[in-house]
Amino acid sequence: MTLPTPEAHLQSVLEAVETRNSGEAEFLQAAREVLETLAPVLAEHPEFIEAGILERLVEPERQLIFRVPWTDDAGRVRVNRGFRVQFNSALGPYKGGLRFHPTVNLSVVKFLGFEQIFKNALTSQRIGGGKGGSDFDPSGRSDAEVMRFCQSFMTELVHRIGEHTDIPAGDIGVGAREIGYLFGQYRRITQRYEAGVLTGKGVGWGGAEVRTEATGYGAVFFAEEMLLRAGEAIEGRHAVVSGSGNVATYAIEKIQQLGGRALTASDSSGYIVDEEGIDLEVLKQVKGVERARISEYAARRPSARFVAGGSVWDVPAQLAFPCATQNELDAEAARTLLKNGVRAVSEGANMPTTPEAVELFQGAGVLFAPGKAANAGGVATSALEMSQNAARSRWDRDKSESRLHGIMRDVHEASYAASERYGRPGDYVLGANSAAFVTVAQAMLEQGVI
Ligand SMILES: NC(=O)c1ccc[n+]([C@@H]2O[C@H](COP(=O)([O-])OP(=O)(O)OC[C@H]3O[C@@H](n4cnc5c(N)ncnc54)[C@H](O)[C@@H]3O)[C@@H](O)[C@H]2O)c1
Repeated sequence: MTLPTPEAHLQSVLEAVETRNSGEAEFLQAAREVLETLAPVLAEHPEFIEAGILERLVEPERQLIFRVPWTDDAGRVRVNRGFRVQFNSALGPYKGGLRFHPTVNLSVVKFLGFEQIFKNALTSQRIGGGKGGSDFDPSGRSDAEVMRFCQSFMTELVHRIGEHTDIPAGDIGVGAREIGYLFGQYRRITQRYEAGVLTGKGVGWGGAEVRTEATGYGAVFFAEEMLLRAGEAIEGRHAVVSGSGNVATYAIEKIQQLGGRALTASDSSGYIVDEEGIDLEVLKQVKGVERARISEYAARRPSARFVAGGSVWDVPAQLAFPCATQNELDAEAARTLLKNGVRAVSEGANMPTTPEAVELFQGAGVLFAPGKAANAGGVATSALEMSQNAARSRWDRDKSESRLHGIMRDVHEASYAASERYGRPGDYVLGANSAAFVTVAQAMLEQGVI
């Protein structure tokens, strides 16, 4: 059999993906972004072409869509749509979060699940990739409504997950409260205390120390590694951060612990700038406890102002951490950041930077960390949570954070080494994609055509 060239092979796989998944903009963007970097790996590994690895990798092993009926506080019946995409289990049980947000659809879940395969491979934790969620909007809902929704969601999902099959966790709109309700219903239906079936649990009942902080901390550790390699540091530098949820909050915390100054936070209503640096206590109170709008932060801090609409990327800083949602940092924002002297960008969110913006950063020599590497700290700590559950043990904070730090150093090292090996030193997009792909592809190859 004559094999096609890597370029021709990638082109034909991409065309097939586009035809088969037409209209799924987010998934196609994520697939394109990975495939476009893999020619050098395929040139080194023609056996991956021969075994049809890519054709199999872009097709989820299983996709579930289900009805989620629940009753609101006024007694009205509501119906949402639930999703779980079990993308690839070559390295271990499916692992990936649940997102509850009105923008969730199959394309979004597939893009996140696809990214998750590579991210999880980079952590070296032996977990496969999956993702799920619902178009349910928790904002403005009472705790009782959220609980009823979570119980209904789990009543269906319970049949599809398990500590050896598929282990969901949090994402946008799913935090400790939702994981608690989901776990409670799982335990009730199965009559089993299967702690390792969900991660992000409360630390008092099976959760891991530092899991809450892990994604944000990890994105900052990754930025620190990139800067260190270039002989630079976070200390003394200004940072812009988008979002004000789990990832953004703990990215801000770590930036400040490392001597940087985080100036901004945002939500869908706009952003705040605090020239003295974000006061985390106020931010956590406003967003985490009161679940209020971000403008409330500015109302409580004289050094801060609220900008309705607009973009945090307009604020001058040397470091940028997009930590809200996909495609939130476009070419125009990238140009503004570049004009203002940005030096490093580390993606706390998944695919927050558009392809055009990534190209601009890389073209200008900015250190750019793709989400599948930079935000891998969350899922890595989830895997550590699973290990602790299996061993019925509990690590303290220091051990948990130092393991996270070590994993982020390793993810950085593996990404950088692959960028060198495949001919573009310092291109972390190519490096992360290549290192992860080789790991997954090798496992798929050895497990036969399934
Ligand atoms: N939680 C994790 O462990 C984890 C791990 C890896 C990646 N991520 C990614 O990080 C990002 C943030 O997740 P999170 O866990 O912090 O969620 P969260 O629900 O705690 O916070 C989400 C934040 O993003 C903002 N946001 C969401 N949609 C927005 C929109 N359309 N416009 C403007 N702002 C918007 C929200 O206001 C909020 O501040 C997501 O891309 C998620 O996939 C999360």
